[in-house]
Formats: sequence, structure tokens, C-alpha cells
Amino acid sequence: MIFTDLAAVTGGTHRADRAAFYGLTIFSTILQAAATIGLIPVLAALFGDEPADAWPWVAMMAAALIVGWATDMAVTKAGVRVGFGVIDAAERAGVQAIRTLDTADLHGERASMLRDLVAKSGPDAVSAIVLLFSPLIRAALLVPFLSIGLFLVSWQLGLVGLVAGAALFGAFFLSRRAVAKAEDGFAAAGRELDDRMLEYAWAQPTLRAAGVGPRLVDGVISRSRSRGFRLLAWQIPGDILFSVVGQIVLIALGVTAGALYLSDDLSGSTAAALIVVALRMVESTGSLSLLATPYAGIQRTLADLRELVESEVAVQTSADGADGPVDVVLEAVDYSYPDGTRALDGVDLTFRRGEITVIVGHSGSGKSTLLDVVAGLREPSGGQVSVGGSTSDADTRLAGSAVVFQTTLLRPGTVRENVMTGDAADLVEIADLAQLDSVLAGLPDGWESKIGEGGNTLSGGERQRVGLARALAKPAGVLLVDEATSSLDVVTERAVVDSLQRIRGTRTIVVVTHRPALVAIADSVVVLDGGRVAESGPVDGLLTGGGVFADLWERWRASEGWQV
Ligand SMILES: Nc1ncnc2c1ncn2[C@@H]1O[C@H](COP(=O)(O)OP(=O)(O)OP(=O)(O)O)[C@@H](O)[C@H]1O
Repeated sequence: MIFTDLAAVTGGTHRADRAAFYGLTIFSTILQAAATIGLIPVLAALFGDEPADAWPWVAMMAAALIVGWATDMAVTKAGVRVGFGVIDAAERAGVQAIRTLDTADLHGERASMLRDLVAKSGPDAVSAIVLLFSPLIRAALLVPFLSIGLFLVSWQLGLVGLVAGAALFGAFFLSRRAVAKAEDGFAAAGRELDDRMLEYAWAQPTLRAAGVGPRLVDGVISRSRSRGFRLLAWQIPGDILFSVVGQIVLIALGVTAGALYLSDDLSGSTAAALIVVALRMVESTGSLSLLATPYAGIQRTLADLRELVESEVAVQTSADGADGPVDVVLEAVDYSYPDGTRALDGVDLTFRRGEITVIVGHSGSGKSTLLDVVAGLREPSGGQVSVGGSTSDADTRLAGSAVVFQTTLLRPGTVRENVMTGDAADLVEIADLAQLDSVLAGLPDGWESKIGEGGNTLSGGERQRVGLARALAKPAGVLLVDEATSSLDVVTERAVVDSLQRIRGTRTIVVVTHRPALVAIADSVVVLDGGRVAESGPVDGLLTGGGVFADLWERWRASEGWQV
């Protein structure tokens, strides 16, 4: 339902704006109906014995028009505020989706949908709320309100008006359903087309060689075209339905008014005024007919946005539910990339709750892939991952873990917005833990300083501290750090090591590293080789064992600049 979708998307922050928008729109419709019905006593007075009796009614109609005009201005303002709520929600949830989605899931079709929602849906929503919702509510309510007014003249006319209102609603919903179905097909075809185009662009050489690319794209274009025609075809019966209902409303009112006039139950002046009332009703029918198609479009957009916003809330809620460190157990985990590269091969591992585990291995041994699997950014091709004793899918792992990536991407906004949505007390502790204080001290407005695109430029080390703070701000039981110190200066590396030591025990920490400083604070080390676990255990045990790790350690000591 479009109204509940709008409420879910814009949330509690815009409740008052929504209430004002709906309430004022209804009030303005009542005023319109009153001004129209007011014509009946005006004409009755003008054609009666005392034409001057028309003045109070004329004054009432003028007042209704003036107040209605002022109300419409207020409706527009409230509608724009609600529309901006949709823009905010689309941007927030879109960015969140892009940041958290498994890269494998960010394929052309999904990217195209997110692009539509983030770039188009917000501006569309602002205009739709003002130019569509409000006229729609008016068009839908004007007929019942006019019918109530007609009851004051004659119950038969009131009844005809109510039946006409019900028929209008029926016609609107029938035609909207047909159009919505065709629109869904059309939108899906468009997304499939985007997907194929991207796929074709990426894999051009191979597809060309096989001679299948153009055929694939041609097929999708013709599917998209035929669904476009189907959309048009479904709009036509809807329009016909409306015009038929409009004619019936007009005839029914005319016949009833004529019968009442002939039986002397209606004066000539009232019958004349009824022509205006009937025309207003038919005008409503026409508006509803015009609005049915754009309504179906904005309804689908709001439903998609609601899904996006609610999935963001779901991620946040399950993350909030994290209550301390947990065991993470991998059993026979395999991972193969789409091109067939087997990056993980039967990995059995336990990351013990509250411990720091460091993963080392040569370049290409599968360290980052392993971290991605634990983080829920990739679903294993085989085997299973359990978190806190129960088998866990990628979404659950994503919600329950926080990741510091090799490079921290900053979005345009303040430091606070880049780090978290939380209260000040949390931020003070997080800044302290992530050693962000010195970075904040160098910025003009501390937490409120603009960073990222268009804002202050932070060094790699400073970005990394923001990334660490962001990860610490997420109340997740598992903290994953991917080579965060590989490109860092010694001071920042020390800061990261200190931070991890300070939070030791509060989370299960897994660090992929090329550097010895982190190995020194590890409770245990895992050595990967060709996607398999070559060795694992406490540092001391591995050093005395004389295996791969002892060999790597020796090489570091020899080079004094450990790069495994
Ligand atoms: N997107 C990808 N598509 C195909 N193969 C990939 C992809 N990413 C990584 N690989 C391959 O998977 C294997 C494991 O890569 P991974 O990045 O996990 O190793 P790593 O140990 O983290 O390497 P590095 O230390 O260089 O970052 C390598 O053979 C790599 O070439």
C-alpha cells in the first residue's frame, strides 16, 4: 500500500509532516466540495424572490476559495518536506547497500536498480508527492464529499454520487493493477537490458569471438520493446474504463436530476447548479484516469525503497544484537571465483572468541578471500561457517562483523557521519580507542569537520584510523582487519596495534597482515598456502616447530622489513 510504504520509507522523523500533508489535503478537498455545493443555494437565491440572499453564500464560497488556496500552499510545503525525507532515505539506504552488499551481488541488474533508486527515486518522489499524491487524494475524495453535500439537496442524488464514487475507486484500482503489472515487466526488462549491456561490455572480446554477444543483447532489446508495447496496451483499457465510468456518472446524475425535476422534487435553479457539480465529478474521474499510470510507477519505486530501507534497518538491528565476542568456526570451506580460480580449498579453522588471530601467507594464498568469507562478503562455494555455535549465512555474518579494509573509503560528510550514528559518549570512547584524537585535533571543526570528497583531505594513516573507528563503532562481535597496516607509517601502525591490544577480549579479532608488528600481539597465527591452511597455532609453538611460519619469520629477521 503506497501510504504505508511512504510511512515506512520516511519514518518517524517525518510523521508530523505526513500528518500535515494528508490532513491539509483532506481539508482543502472539503473546502473545494463546499465551494461547489455552495453554488446550489446561490443559484436558488438568484432565481428566487430575494436575490440578495445570495450574498452570504457568495461570501462563503469566496472564503472557501481563499482558505483553500492558503491550505494548498501549506500542503505543497508539507509535501516537499516529506519528499525530502524520501531523498534522505534513498541516499542513506543506497549508500549502505553499496557499502555492505557482497561484491558478487553488485551485478549490473542490482547496480541499475540501486542507481534508479538513489539517483532518480528521490527527486521523483518530491514531485510525485506534491503533483501526484495530493491531486490523487483530492480526486478520490471530492466525489464522496460532493455526494455528502448532495444529500442535503436530495437523498437520491447523494446516493447516486456515493455509488459513482465507489465505481470510480473500482475503476482506478482495476486499471492501476493492470498498469502496475505491465510496469513491473517493463522495469525488469530495462534492468535485464542494463545487465546484458554491462556484461557485453566487460566480456566483449570473448563474446565477440564466440559470436553470441550481439545476439544476447538483441534478444533483450526486443524483450524490453515488447514489454514496452504491453505497458502501452494495458494503459488503453484503463483509460477506456475511466471514460465509461465518467459517462455513467454523468448520465446517472442527469437522469436522477431530471426525474426529480419532473416530479417537482427539485427546482430548476438547483438542477442547473447540479450541472456544475456533475462536471466536477467527471473532472475528478479524468484526473484519476491520468494519475493511474504515474501512480503505479511511484508505488513500485516506494515499495523498492521500503525494501531497501528495511534491509538497512535489519542489518543495523542484528548488529545491535551482538553481545560480545563469539567463536567463528570454518569447516571444509571452499571458495572459487566465477572464473574458476580456487582461492580457498577445504579450510578448517577456529577463530576463538576474544582472541586475536593473525593470518599470513604469500601473495595470492587466499588471505583476503578468507577474510571476505568470514565477513559475509562472500558465501563459500562449499563447506560451512558457524558463528557463536550456529551455522551462519552471509547476511548474518555481515551484520555481526565489522571490517577495516585495506583502504578506507570516505563518503562526503563529516567525520561523525563517516564513523557512526551514535551518541557523543560512544564517540569519545571510540576516538580514544582508535587513536583518532590527534586526527580530530588537526581538523577545523573536530567531529563536525567535512571530510571525503570536497572536504578535508586525510592521509592514508588518518583515513585508516577513521576506518578503525568506524569498525569499532559497529557493535559487532567479530572485528576483521585486512592488511590495514601494510601501507602505513610506523606511527599509525603502532596506533592500530595499540588499539587492537586495548580492545583485546571484547571481540574476536582476525587480522590479515604482511607485517610483524601484528604477529607479535597474536594469540595464534594461521599460515595459508595455495588456499589451504599450511599451519596454525600460537606464535611460539610455530616458531619452534621449524615449519613454514618459522621460515617466514627467519626471512623477516634477515630482511628487517617483513613482507611475507
Ligand atoms: N576477483 C577475483 N577473481 C578471480 N580470482 C581472484 C579474484 N580475487 C582474487 N583472486 C585469486 O584468488 C587467489 C587468492 O587471492 P587473495 O586475494 O585472497 O589472496 P591474498 O593472499 O589476499 O593475496 P595478497 O596478499 O596479494 O592480497 C589468488 O590466486 C587470486 O589471484
